[in-house]
Amino acid sequence: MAAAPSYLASSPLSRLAGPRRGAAAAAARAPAAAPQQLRLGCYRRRAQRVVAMAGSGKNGTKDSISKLVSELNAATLESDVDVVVAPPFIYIDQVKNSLTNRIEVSAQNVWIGKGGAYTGEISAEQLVDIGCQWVILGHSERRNILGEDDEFIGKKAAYALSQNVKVIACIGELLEEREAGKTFDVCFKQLKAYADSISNWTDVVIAYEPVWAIGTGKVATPEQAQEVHVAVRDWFKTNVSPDVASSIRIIYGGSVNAGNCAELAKKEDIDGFLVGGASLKGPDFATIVNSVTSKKVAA
Ligand SMILES: O=C(CO)COP(=O)(O)O
Repeated sequence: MAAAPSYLASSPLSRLAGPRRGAAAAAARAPAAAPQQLRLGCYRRRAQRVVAMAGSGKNGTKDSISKLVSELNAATLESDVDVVVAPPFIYIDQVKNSLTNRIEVSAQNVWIGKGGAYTGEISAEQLVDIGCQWVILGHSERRNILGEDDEFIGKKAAYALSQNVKVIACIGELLEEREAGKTFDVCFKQLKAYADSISNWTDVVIAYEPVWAIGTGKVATPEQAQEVHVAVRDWFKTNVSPDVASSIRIIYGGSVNAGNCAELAKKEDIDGFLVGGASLKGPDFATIVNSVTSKKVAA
């Protein structure tokens, strides 16, 4: 098993797992006491022509999570949409014990290898033990605030998959990278690092999240998102296999809300969403989930 990279092991941040909105701004602020936020997820089961979704929410507390779980339990969710919620580690048990089985549960991070003496870390084995089926990896906040690099993230993904934990693998460019015309280069480099470690893509969902759109209210246009999703699919065709290219789910994240989800969901290669702020309200999250149903996409 790979050891923790020195930059992570020696950093006080290695004990934090606290993503905040707006990676660049948060990086400048030193995320000393950043609490984890509740995240939800969704994606389309592409092979079956169905849709699933992912979303997230604001800082969780026992009370706010209890309210959100009640709203989700009461929501009518299209049956062809797989729905995943990703609470902070410390609330996973509460969510597992109160949320309908209709919705699966994800962690926001996991240790890179087999569990051991890595104080503050949570292993894939522990996620399995607690019934957590998914993990989000490579989120821009973990890359840009916590300093996780492509290789480290790819290895985490491979180990989680080896333990039957499904992976939402995030990619996405910074604003300056987009402005410099490097969007595809950045995304392809991040994809290659996943591909260097992953051999079976069945349980992987790719989440394209342009960093400039996360928590900013500045959503990518459907055309901007679709352009990258198509490029990602082409990348898989060339570098992995045509089968994986056509079956892998590619979801979009970054300021998705109940008002803009329908237009995004119409795009052929947008298979669902990774939602942050808008998933704080159960009814809004349900609207986003139901926007990616194959019935509406087909309409
Ligand atoms: O980072 C995100 C989901 O993980 C996206 O957050 P927002 O939907 O708040 O932009």
